[in-house]
Amino acid sequence: MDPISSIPTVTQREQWTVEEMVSEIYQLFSSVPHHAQTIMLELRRDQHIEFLTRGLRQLGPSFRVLDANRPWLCYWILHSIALLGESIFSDLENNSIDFLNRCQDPDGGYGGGPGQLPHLATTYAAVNALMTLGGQKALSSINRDKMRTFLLRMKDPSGGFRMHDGGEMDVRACYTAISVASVLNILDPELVENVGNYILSCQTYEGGIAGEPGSEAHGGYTFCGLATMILINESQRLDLRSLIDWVAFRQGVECGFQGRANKLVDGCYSFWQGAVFALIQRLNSIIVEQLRALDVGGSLSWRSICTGAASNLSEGECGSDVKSYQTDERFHAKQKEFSDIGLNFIKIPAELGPLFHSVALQQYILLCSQVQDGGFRDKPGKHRDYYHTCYCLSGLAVCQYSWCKDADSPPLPKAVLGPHSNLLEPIHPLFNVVLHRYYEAHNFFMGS
Ligand SMILES: CC(C)=CCC/C(C)=C/CC/C(C)=C/COP(=O)(O)OP(=O)(O)O
Ligand SMILES: [Zn+2]
Repeated sequence: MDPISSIPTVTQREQWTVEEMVSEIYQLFSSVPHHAQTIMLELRRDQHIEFLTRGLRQLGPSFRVLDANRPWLCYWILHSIALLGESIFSDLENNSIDFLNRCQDPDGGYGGGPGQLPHLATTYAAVNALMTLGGQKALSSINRDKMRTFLLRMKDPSGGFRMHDGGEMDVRACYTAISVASVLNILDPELVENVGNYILSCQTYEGGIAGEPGSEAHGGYTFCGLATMILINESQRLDLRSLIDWVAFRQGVECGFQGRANKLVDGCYSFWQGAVFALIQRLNSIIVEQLRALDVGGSLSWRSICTGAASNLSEGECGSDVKSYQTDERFHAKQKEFSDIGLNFIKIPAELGPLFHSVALQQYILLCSQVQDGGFRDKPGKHRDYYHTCYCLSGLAVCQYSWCKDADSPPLPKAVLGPHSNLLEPIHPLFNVVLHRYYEAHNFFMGS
């Protein structure tokens, strides 16, 4: 008999608030004996794999649901399987590579399906999916020269990127473009020009980062903005103190994260907000420097320090005069520096512990977001889907490794909630791919 069926389930009611649902789940949890608690906290590996594999098989030619999102579905499913430490059958692997290749535009980038216009979001998803598959066939299928042309075409003179030809410009577009360029080793000063200025203009008075200037700070964009700034070596230009303040207050009494102030918690923010902490943990030296500058500045705000005495922080360093020095040694030196940022970043020891309650977040993911039949959801009462499965598992991995100083070392048992079999593969928090596949892609593209 499946042991989970011996656990009492939460009674269904007509009108539930999230707080009521979650508090009922926690009450139920605390009222059962220890062995039953362990069962409730177990990661339902077999059920997740079954749900994920079924989804991958359905992505065949007859699949029409979310037709403009198929590279995303590939990435969400393949990354979830990789996080669980499983591999897929070679027919599914070959089909996925062939399918993604058919989404590749002859002029660079990937569309939402074969023959569709290339889009930065599906380009990021396709590249991450191929990185997650790994191996010569998957990695060499990406046309890097054409990709660079596509990324430059999406670039706006203001520094931002557009999601597609004539499309919207936002922080997501900057992140997807810069992330792809970084892993493919095609990031250069021309792509980076003014990106930092654009992201900086999206950091709000609250401390988090908005999708575009003047909008509200949000976890999804805060992750994208911070990761972009790190990848272009300009994270020191953000006000990290207020960013940390903002993100630290996003963990709710339900133990999960909300995406923005006064909104409900949602399992997917376990990654978008959780990974912001994973990035911050490796920015210790910059944070210390910023705090010292604030201390010296007395009542001065970070922005006034940034635009005044501390303006030697790399503002405009790679911004101005890019074209005139493209043939110059400095251009190539900068290009070389960009290619190492992702790798160097993950090698920095995490001097800071996690600045959120990592065990409480695991509790929310396992008890409230996990669906017993496989897959994860936003919150109790919602349906499971592949997006939430990917980002709940990614957030769970962030939590489990959040006390590891060294990204490659296994976590202490007390950092992993539930049985130790819950342990997932570690990820690279700048790209959200499993770490060993990132290393493989980095080596592959360094040599090309
Ligand atoms: C790489 C990539 C494509 C990143 C995307 C990042 C991301 C998740 C952005 C969030 C977008 C957004 C404003 C959602 C709000 O939705 P809502 O109002 O339904 O949700 P809320 O109530 O939780 O804010
Ligand atoms: Zn969500």
